[in-house]
Amino acid sequence: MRVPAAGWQDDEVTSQLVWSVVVPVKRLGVAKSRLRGALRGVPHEGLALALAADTVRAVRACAAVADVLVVTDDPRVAAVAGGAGARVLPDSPAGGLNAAFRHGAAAARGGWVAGLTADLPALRPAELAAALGAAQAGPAGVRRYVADAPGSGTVLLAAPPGVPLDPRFGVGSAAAHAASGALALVGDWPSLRRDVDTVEDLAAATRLGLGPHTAALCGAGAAPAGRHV
Ligand SMILES: Nc1nc2c(ncn2[C@@H]2O[C@H](COP(=O)(O)OP(=O)(O)OP(=O)(O)O)[C@@H](O)[C@H]2O)c(=O)[nH]1
Ligand SMILES: C=C(OP(=O)(O)O)C(=O)O
Repeated sequence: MRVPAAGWQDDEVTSQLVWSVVVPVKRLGVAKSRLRGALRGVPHEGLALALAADTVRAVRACAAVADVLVVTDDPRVAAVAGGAGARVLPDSPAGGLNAAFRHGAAAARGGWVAGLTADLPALRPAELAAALGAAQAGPAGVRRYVADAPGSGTVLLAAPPGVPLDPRFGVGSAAAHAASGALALVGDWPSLRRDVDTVEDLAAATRLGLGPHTAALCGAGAAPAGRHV
C-alpha cells in the first residue's frame, strides 16, 4: 500500500522566530529497540533514522523555531540533521536522555527553549507552532509540557527565557514533569502527541500522515509486521 507523506508544506507562517528546540537522538544501533522488526525488509537503523529525520524536518519547518539543536553521537543522524539545517552537538559525556536535553539547552542562544523527542514522524509544523504558542501564554516563569497520546509520557517540555529546562524524561515522565512544577498543555495536537515506540504507534502515526522519510519506508511494501496500515 502506498503511504502518502503528510502534506503540510502550505501551512501558514504566523509566528515569530523565538524558540530553540533541542532534539536528542540515540545512536541508531541501540535506538527504538521496541520497534525492532516492525517493518519487514527494512533495516532497523533505517527506520530509526527516518523517524528522527521526519521529526527534525518538521521542527525546521515550524514558523516559531529559530534554532534546532540535535544532540547525538550517531554520524548518520548528524549528517541528516546537519543537512536539514539543524545544529548538531555530541551527546553529553554524562550520558542519557536528560543529560542530552540539558546539554542541548545549555547551547541555546537565549529565548524560549523546548526539548522534543525525536520519534514524532507525523509531526505537523503548525501543531508544534500552536503548542509553542500555548506555552508562551499563561503564568510567567513556569515550565510547560505536552504529554504523549497515552498520557503517561512527555513529547515536549518548554522553558521560558532564564528558566532551566530541568528535564525529567523517562518512564512516567508526564507525572514527573507535573510534580516538578511544570504545567500541562492541553491542546488538540495529535501529530505532536503521537510518539512512536511500538508497531501499534507506527500504525497510528501512519493514519495521521507520515513525514516523507518514514512514509518512503512504509510505502515500499513494508507495512508494519503483522498488520495493515
Ligand atoms: N542523545 C540521546 N538521545 C536519547 C538518549 N536516550 C533516548 N534518546 C532519544 O530520546 C527520545 C525518546 O526516547 P525513547 O522513546 O525512550 O527512545 P529509545 O530509547 O530510542 O527507544 P527504546 O529503546 O524503545 O526505549 C528518542 O528520540 C531517543 O532517540 C540518549 O542517551 N542520548
Ligand atoms: C522518554 C520518554 O518516552 P517513551 O516513554 O516514549 O520512551 C518519555 O515519555 O519521557
